[in-house]
Amino acid sequence: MHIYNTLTRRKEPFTPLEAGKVSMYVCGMTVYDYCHLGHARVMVAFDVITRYLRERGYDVNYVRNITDIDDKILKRADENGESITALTERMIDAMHEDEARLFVLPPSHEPRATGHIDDIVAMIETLIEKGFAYAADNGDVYYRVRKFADYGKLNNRQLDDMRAGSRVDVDVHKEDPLDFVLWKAAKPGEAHWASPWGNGRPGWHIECSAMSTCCLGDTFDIHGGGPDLTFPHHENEIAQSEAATGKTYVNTWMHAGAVRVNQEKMSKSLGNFFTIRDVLAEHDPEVVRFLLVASHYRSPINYSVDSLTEARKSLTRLYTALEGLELGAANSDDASAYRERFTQVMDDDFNTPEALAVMFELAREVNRAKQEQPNEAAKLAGELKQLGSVLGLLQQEPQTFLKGTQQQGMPLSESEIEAKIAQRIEAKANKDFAQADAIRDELAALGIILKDSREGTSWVLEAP
Ligand SMILES: Nc1ncnc2c1ncn2[C@@H]1O[C@H](COP(=O)(O)OP(=O)(O)OP(=O)(O)O)[C@@H](O)[C@H]1O
Ligand SMILES: [Zn+2]
Repeated sequence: MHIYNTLTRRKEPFTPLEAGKVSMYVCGMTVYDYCHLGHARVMVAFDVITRYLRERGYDVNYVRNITDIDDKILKRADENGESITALTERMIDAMHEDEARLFVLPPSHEPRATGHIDDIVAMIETLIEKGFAYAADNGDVYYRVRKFADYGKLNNRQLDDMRAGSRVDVDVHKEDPLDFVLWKAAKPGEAHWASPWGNGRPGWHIECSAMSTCCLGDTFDIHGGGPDLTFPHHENEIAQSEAATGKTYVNTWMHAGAVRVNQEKMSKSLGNFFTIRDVLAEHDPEVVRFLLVASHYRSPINYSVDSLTEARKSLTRLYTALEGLELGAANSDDASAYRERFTQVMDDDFNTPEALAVMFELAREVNRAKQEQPNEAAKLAGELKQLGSVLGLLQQEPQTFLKGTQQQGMPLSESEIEAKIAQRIEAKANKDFAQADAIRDELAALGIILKDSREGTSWVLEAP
């Protein structure tokens, strides 16, 4: 198996530290708002990776943290007039609901920053003892970036370029503008924990170093996250952990590609985001998942309603192949050839678009066999469904999916159509034929065709 490693910038053979086991940490959500499709991408990408590693026989310990204390959380709780815990609990519940609807399996562990303050404080103390951190006179603690010789290795950057090129904050309390905060002193009235440096709260980067080490040990196999985390977040995690332990922090760094809207990263700060729940109010969750799985995890995805329509068509083709068959045990020779190719492409850095291409070929084969060899068709379809489960797809009853998306494709709900028909009947009764025709034309323009008969008026959707 080969995985692309952001650190070495190439695909490498994957060998876990301990045979048969994989330890993986992924940076999770800062829980101050509902998750959007960018977050869904990270959830789904690492869900597929976990499912596939398990399929390959690995015992995967998948840890994804929750950042439940942060400036954005304090600000939002204050604006809403609710407590920090009320806000974060609400958003964590919503995140779990969204994930379940997208067929994302829960991670093995979901540590929360507020549950690991002791570990965070202990790691900061170690960094101070080793000379990699210092307490400033305002109660903040900073990491001394220049002291860590490897700083920049993940992003292939030199310290002096960073200084010239980026807007690093000039802060009178820092020895060097490049230094970043490990512990923030609390302002009066702010949420805080006691520490050797006074009341305060942890910085974001140290949370991940402390929680990953605590759950997975000093060195672990895979560290993942979204595209924007390589710098500075993951660079800082490396600096903190390797300085504290003196060991390699992570062997393989994996980063998912961005979800974009009109070529810009979908983000809360830009305001160009679609929450998962809003999208799922109008689209089948499996269609949304299909859209995310259909691109390689490292490629960017441009989100649009058209891309969802395409995803719905593709998924409909797969479900149509499964429809009407008693799925057999997948042990035919023909089926195993497909499984082999599926494994080959997934072994190559989790190439899901190629894996889906294999599944589409298999679906065509099922359709060909349906008429003449129903038993063979059932076996092949059984294999198709099993391959689908590795990607978290095709686990609904075909009928349920096919019926559901038909209705989702409808421009009006059934009751809205019935209401229009009632208005038209009333117009006719009043001899207002122009109005009656206008209603009929209005529906026809939406692809809803009315049929008048002696029994009354019925409607059908125009064939696509
Ligand atoms: N548009 C996106 N595409 C892919 N991944 C994203 C996108 N936006 C956020 N992520 C990822 O989601 C995870 C959770 O991030 P976090 O909760 O910190 O969101 P965020 O970066 O504050 O979101 P935003 O960018 O909307 O402000 C991170 O791994 C982050 O990289
Ligand atoms: Zn992190």
